[in-house]
Amino acid sequence: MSGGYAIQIQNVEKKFGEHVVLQNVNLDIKPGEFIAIVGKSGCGKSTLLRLITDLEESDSGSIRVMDGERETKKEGVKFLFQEARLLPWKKVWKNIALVSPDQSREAAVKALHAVGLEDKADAWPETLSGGQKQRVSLARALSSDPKVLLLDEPLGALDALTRIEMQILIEELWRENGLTVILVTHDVGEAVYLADRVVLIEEGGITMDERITLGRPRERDSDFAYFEDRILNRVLGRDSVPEKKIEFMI
Ligand SMILES: Nc1ncnc2c1ncn2[C@@H]1O[C@H](COP(=O)(O)OP(=O)(O)OP(=O)(O)O)[C@@H](O)[C@H]1O
Repeated sequence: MSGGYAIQIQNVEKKFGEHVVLQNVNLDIKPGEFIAIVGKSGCGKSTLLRLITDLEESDSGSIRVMDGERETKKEGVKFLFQEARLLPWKKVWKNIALVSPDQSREAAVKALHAVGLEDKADAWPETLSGGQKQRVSLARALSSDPKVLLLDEPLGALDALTRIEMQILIEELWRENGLTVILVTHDVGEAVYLADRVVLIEEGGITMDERITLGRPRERDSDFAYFEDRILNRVLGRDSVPEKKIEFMI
């Protein structure tokens, strides 16, 4: 990557029929950034990710991925969905080999090792837990050495403890692989915990772009409650933080 930006979104508008979902969206994302997108249900978060990988086409504006170096936006960009989307008739390692340029078992097992599941290479997807399926899906995404990872609520269906484990794993993989990550989540706490930057979408546009700057880089402790409250106040339209936090998910 020649260093300018991983993704540059300029004046993007997207309509479904008469319904304007996104308008005048501008966003520059630098290589290696971990950015979270939050906003109420239906505000257009998934649509924005889909536009980035050409799963949808914008009505106007432009989106350039990795300085426009790649022939298609999909190249070098991998998408992780809320559900793991594994093929049930293929063993775990074959699910990974499907998308990997080097389709060997060895390469698949290496990818599984990175998510702590090398012992499941010969398992059938149906025998895995929800968290394990998402790990396989993460291994599959990473096996083709992407530069950009788009995460569309990938942890939304997991129980609380598995979710925390996955958050830690995603952060490790991001750090080790020098990825650019865009995470869509309903969970403002998760956004602040994981991301360097949190973007809020409201009524079709970006209304908040908050850098999470703490004294100690990437060490998240109670300090991040400040950022979480700032973002939640905006989302919920309240002036000050209530003494007892009553709402967490949006
Ligand atoms: N293919 C489509 N055809 C028509 N309308 C669509 C289509 N895809 C999305 N929409 C509409 O666009 C709006 C934004 O959808 P999108 O899935 O991007 O929202 P979201 O913020 O990701 O929501 P959620 O948090 O609930 O997943 C919604 O009103 C949705 O109904």
